[in-house]
This record gives sequence, structure tokens and C-alpha cells, in this order.
Amino acid sequence: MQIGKTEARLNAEIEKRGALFAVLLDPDTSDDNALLKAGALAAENGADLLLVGGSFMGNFKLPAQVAALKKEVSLPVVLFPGGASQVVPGFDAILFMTLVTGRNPNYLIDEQVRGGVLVKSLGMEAIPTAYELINSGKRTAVEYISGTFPVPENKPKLSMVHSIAAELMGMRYVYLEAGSGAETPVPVEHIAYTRKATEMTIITGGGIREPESAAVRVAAGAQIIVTGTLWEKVKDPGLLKEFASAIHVKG
Ligand SMILES: CC(C)=CCC/C(C)=C/CC/C(C)=C/CC/C(C)=C/COP(=O)(O)OP(=O)(O)O
Ligand SMILES: O=P(O)(O)OC[C@@H](O)CO
Ligand SMILES: [Mg+2]
Repeated sequence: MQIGKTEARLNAEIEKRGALFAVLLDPDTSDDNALLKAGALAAENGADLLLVGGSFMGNFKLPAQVAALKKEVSLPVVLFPGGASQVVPGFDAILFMTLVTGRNPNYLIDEQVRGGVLVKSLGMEAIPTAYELINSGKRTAVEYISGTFPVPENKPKLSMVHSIAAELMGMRYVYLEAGSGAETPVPVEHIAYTRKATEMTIITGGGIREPESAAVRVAAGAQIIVTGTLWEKVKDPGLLKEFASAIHVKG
């Protein structure tokens, strides 16, 4: 499958800036302006990419909210789905994910079969993405909902072998995930092993709360750093800018 417009844009930006700063917006809100406000604030203060997703997503107003957000910001707005039912119109692309570290067929093929037809009929760009869940202290929503075991935090080679398999299956991006609100982010060794063994674009997120924590993960080879939960409590343009400069290692 050919690389689409949004993926090409992200790849070019990574080339230019070294790594990208992604802000994850929670769509589980009935407040019509919340998504718009959070997205606009992130865009004005150095974010490169807006992800929209939640392990639950029951917001029938989402297509209208995404359309409003697209009018307001010029950044790519990408769907980060917890399941096929979350495929709705308006996004620039979808991270078309497979939970490769799990052994639950529902997240290995079933959601993809159900979601794939929707993606095709919407004409939405898909970015084939391996999703790897790595242990981060306490149980996370993704672990609970997907019914899968995360990779042990002290076994970076285990995530590496999943990355190798995913690349051979044609996936171009890999998301190393500690889980939303994780106590500890994905250990740098997991990132470094996947970086050494594959050419996939590495996204990482979960529990990243300080710019320094983002910077060390970029140094280990991550190319897209995702932060979400932090911005639910903190609306701080200065801190957003600090993240952006810690991540944009090429300026
Ligand atoms: C390809 C399609 C259509 C779907 C892929 C479905 C897969 C493989 C999902 C992986 C497992 C899963 C449940 C992922 C959720 C990822 C996500 C959006 C996390 C962010 O949500 P949270 O922040 O954890 O949500 P809460 O804040 O509600 O806990
Ligand atoms: O909410 P946080 O902990 O920033 O995690 C972001 C993302 O990786 C969750 O899927
Ligand atoms: Mg969350």
C-alpha cells in the first residue's frame, strides 16, 4: 500500500525537525468546545500533530467537533482508535493499528476487519501501525480493555521481536505504549532496541509528563512523542513550548 499524504507529511517533518510533538485529545466530552480549545492551544504552542482517541469513545458529536478543529488548525488531525466503532469521518488519517504484543484475536484481526471497510468507504488514509503495550507499573485502561498482557518492562528484546515481525508484515509505524496515565513511560531500552532492529517510525507515549522524559526518548530513537493526560489538568502554553523544544532536536 502506498504512503498517503499525511504519512508523507509526517515523514518530511520528522526529517526536518528530528522528532515530532503529538498531543492526544480526549474525544469523550460532550462539551462542544473542549476539543477545539485543547487542539488550538496545542497548535499555537508547538505541537506538530493532533491525535484524537480514547479507549472508550461514545461521542456522537465527534464528527462535527473534528470538522471544527480542522477549520481552526492547520496541523494533521489523526484518529487513534480503540476499536472499529470509532471510525468516523473528518480525520486526515487513521493509525490503522494491530495490537501485536497481545494474543487476543479481537485486536489482532477482528477490529481491523470491521474498521477496514469503514476506512475504505470513507476514503480515509490509513497508516499501518503496530501497537505494542509495555508494562508501566499499574494496570492501564488499554490492558484491561484489550484483555492482553503487556511486555514486561525489563524485557526490551521482547518488544524488539514484535517490531521485527510487524515490519516484515508491512507495518510502517510502531507505537510503543505504556498506557494513558502510566506511572512510568516506556523504558528507553525498548525504544533503542526497536530503533536498531527496524526502520519503522517510532511513536511512544504513556506517562510522559516532563520535557526531559520526552528528550531522552527522542535520543533513544523515538520520532513522535505523545502526551495526553498531562494537558487534561495543565493548560500551560509555556510547558507546551518546553516540550516542543525538547523534542525538536533539529530545530
Ligand atoms: C484498526 C482499528 C479500526 C482499530 C484498532 C483497534 C486496536 C488494535 C486497539 C488497540 C487496543 C486499544 C483499546 C487501544 C486504545 C488506544 C487509545 C485510544 C488509548 C487512549 O485512550 P485512554 O486515554 O487510555 O482512554 P481513557 O482516558 O478513557 O483511559
Ligand atoms: O495520556 P498519556 O499518559 O500522556 O499517554 C498518551 C498515550 O500514549 C495514551 O495512549
Ligand atoms: Mg486518558
